Amino acid sequence: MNNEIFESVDHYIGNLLGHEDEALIAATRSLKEAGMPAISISPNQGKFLQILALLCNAKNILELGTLAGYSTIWMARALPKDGRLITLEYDPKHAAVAQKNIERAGLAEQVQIKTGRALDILPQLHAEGAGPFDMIFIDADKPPYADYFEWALKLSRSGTLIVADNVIREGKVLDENSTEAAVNGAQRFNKMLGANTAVTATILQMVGVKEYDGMALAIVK
Ligand SMILES: C[S@@+](CC[C@H](N)C(=O)[O-])C[C@H]1O[C@@H](n2cnc3c(N)ncnc32)[C@H](O)[C@@H]1O
Ligand SMILES: [Mg+2]
Repeated sequence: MNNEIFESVDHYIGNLLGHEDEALIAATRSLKEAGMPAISISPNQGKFLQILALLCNAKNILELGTLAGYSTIWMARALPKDGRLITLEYDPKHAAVAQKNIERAGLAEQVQIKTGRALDILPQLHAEGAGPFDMIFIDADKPPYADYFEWALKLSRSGTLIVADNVIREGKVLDENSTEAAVNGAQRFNKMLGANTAVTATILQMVGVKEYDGMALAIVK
């Protein structure tokens, strides 16, 4: 097995089931145009998140890490008309690009981007009584993932689905001697998840057009 077959099969699945319309294609294009990193989720991962949002009848979604709004669009499309998605983004340039993409997708009414450090905004959301959210997607900077999860729990109810992206990092999480901050963040998160009695959780390994990685899924008890 090599990555070529995983990429080809990912395209095969995408052609059948992960169709991207003009708004999603434009969101990906906007990354290059604005000189932003190509680190969005893949189309099939977007469809996966959309299905998860539909499965939990999400009316209220929270996302950490907007980038250009690509994952935001996939998830917001699962919302009913009166549903809401709040997405947190540290970089004002990313937030501005995402705002345009969200408007182009016709989702400006449902999606609100909050600009700033997630660890500053999460306590504000909690103080405002913004939750509980039905689904929370964690995909911002990796070192504080375990702290993001603690805030996600505070903003949850029994049955909330918490998803965390990039927790396998090409298998580097196996390396106890790793000094990569993102790997260490994922290791700390995964260990915490394994010991967390407030949730029922697992991690799915993922292959495809992106580098080998994984998503953690946790349901709050
Ligand atoms: C992997 S990208 C998000 C990709 C997006 N979820 C998608 O799949 O389309 C991570 C984003 O988190 C943002 N970010 C980094 N540190 C952050 C922080 N402390 N608080 C909020 N956002 C942060 C980055 O600027 C970047 O836009
Ligand atoms: Mg990611």
